[in-house]
Amino acid sequence: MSLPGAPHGAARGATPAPLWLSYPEAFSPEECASLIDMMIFGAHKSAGLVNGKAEQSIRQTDIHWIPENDETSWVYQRLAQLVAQGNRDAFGYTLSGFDEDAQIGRYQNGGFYDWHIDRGGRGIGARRKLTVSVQLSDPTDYQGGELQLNPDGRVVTAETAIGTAVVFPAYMLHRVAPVTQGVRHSLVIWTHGPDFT
Ligand SMILES: O=C(O)CCC(=O)C(=O)O
Ligand SMILES: [Fe+2]
Repeated sequence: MSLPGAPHGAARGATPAPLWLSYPEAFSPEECASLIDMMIFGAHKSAGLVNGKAEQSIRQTDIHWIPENDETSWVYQRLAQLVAQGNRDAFGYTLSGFDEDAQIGRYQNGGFYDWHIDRGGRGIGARRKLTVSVQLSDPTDYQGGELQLNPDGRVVTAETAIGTAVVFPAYMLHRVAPVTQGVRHSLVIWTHGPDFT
């Protein structure tokens, strides 16, 4: 995959390295549609949190885990390229790989994910270092549903264009605003590794 151009949408100028990154057209609209199909044809369940406990007051999403197999290996390859690029462009973390499957989330009928971080206190959640979120839906398909980050006390809204991949540290506060109309899908994966030192 060729990643078009320099990352943009990230913090510019004032900081030496961007705190988060945005890669437009990381997935084509056709690829996004086929990912959404995987969710429609696969079983999905209502999503819980890092520790697996369902917390409907924090999150209302349907999720579908994507097991790695012959049909899905292209998804993992693309995500691995994105993580490698992001890590080169901004983070320089020591990463060991994907220890959890990718997931597709569906937000509709007020669905949301309130402010949270993806890094957990223990277990596999404590090994999450980078989050990648890909916008799978066309922004005209829904209202609300913005992915917002709070990298430094100021809230920024991620690009909503279909296929955009946003890469940020798993300790960074972020949320998905309530979807007030239509349906928003996203593809999320975490990259794991040893503790930040
Ligand atoms: O849907 C998104 O863009 C992000 C979802 C999220 O924050 C998560 O799954 O942890
Ligand atoms: Fe998250």
